[in-house]
Amino acid sequence: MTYDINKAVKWGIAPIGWRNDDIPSIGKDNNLQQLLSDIVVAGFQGTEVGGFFPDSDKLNYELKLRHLEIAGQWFSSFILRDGIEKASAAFEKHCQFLQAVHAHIAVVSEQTYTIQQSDTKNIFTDKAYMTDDEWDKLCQGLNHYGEIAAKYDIKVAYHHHMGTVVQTKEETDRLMANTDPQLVGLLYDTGHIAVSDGDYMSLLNDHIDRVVHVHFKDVRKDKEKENREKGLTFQKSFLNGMFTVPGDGDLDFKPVFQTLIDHQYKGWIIVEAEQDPEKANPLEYALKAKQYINEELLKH
Ligand SMILES: O=C1C[C@@H](O)[C@H](O)[C@@H](O)C1=O
Ligand SMILES: [Co+2]
Repeated sequence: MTYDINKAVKWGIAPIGWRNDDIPSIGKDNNLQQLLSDIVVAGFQGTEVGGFFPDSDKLNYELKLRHLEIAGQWFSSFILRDGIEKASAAFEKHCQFLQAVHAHIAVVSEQTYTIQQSDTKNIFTDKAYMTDDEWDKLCQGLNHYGEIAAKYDIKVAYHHHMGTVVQTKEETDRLMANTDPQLVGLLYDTGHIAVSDGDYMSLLNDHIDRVVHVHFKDVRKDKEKENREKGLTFQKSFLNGMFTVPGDGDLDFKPVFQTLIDHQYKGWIIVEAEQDPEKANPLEYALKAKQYINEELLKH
């Protein structure tokens, strides 16, 4: 069968430019209706679930009015802190909500030891590392998540993330090597791997067959450098403008997109650019992202 990009790839934008789950005070005046209508105006097909979203019935109602879909939702996993059984019970509830909103991707990030919400830790130097036993436990727990998710027609998309125990390419390689490809997929986030390792193509090239979900996050290199020199936290880094929408920063999305389509990627690509909505009008940036996608990625 020939690969039809317009059928294979769905484009979404995350609520994170409007409201940020890590800092609930910012953008608090942007409500669900406003967010979803902005997403339609900007020409996207869907979004991910934000922490301020309502129950599934209310959400489905608002989505249907606008012909929008939910791609998936972030899950803060605590396999190391809580053990596999307790963490899996919380994950199963998460899958039930995803099923109720017709979504097929669970974005999983192990949050035990994370410094991403810390007010003091330097995001560039202070992350934690796992012991060999913790690695085994995490991988075993993630495989179990994969079995649970499959019952709900959902895929586990593991999110490598700054400040967490799975941040670097080396750590993501180890996670991929020690989890079952049938049960655990990879969420490839351009911004997180670029800030972590600089090189953002190797992770994609090495694990393209595991990629089940994609976040397009651009990086302003001058801001990254400034934040690194100041030793800022994760939150201060993005409030200082480290991330932006694709096409507005310094990453080249053309080889990323080409690699995805060369491998016939099928699934969502979500624009995800946390910024301070007071400084970066969310609709303006959503429109900017879509224009870049249409003119620079889809036309070539
Ligand atoms: O996928 C993501 C979800 C957010 O909560 C997170 O902090 C952000 O950086 C991200 O990539
Ligand atoms: Co992301």
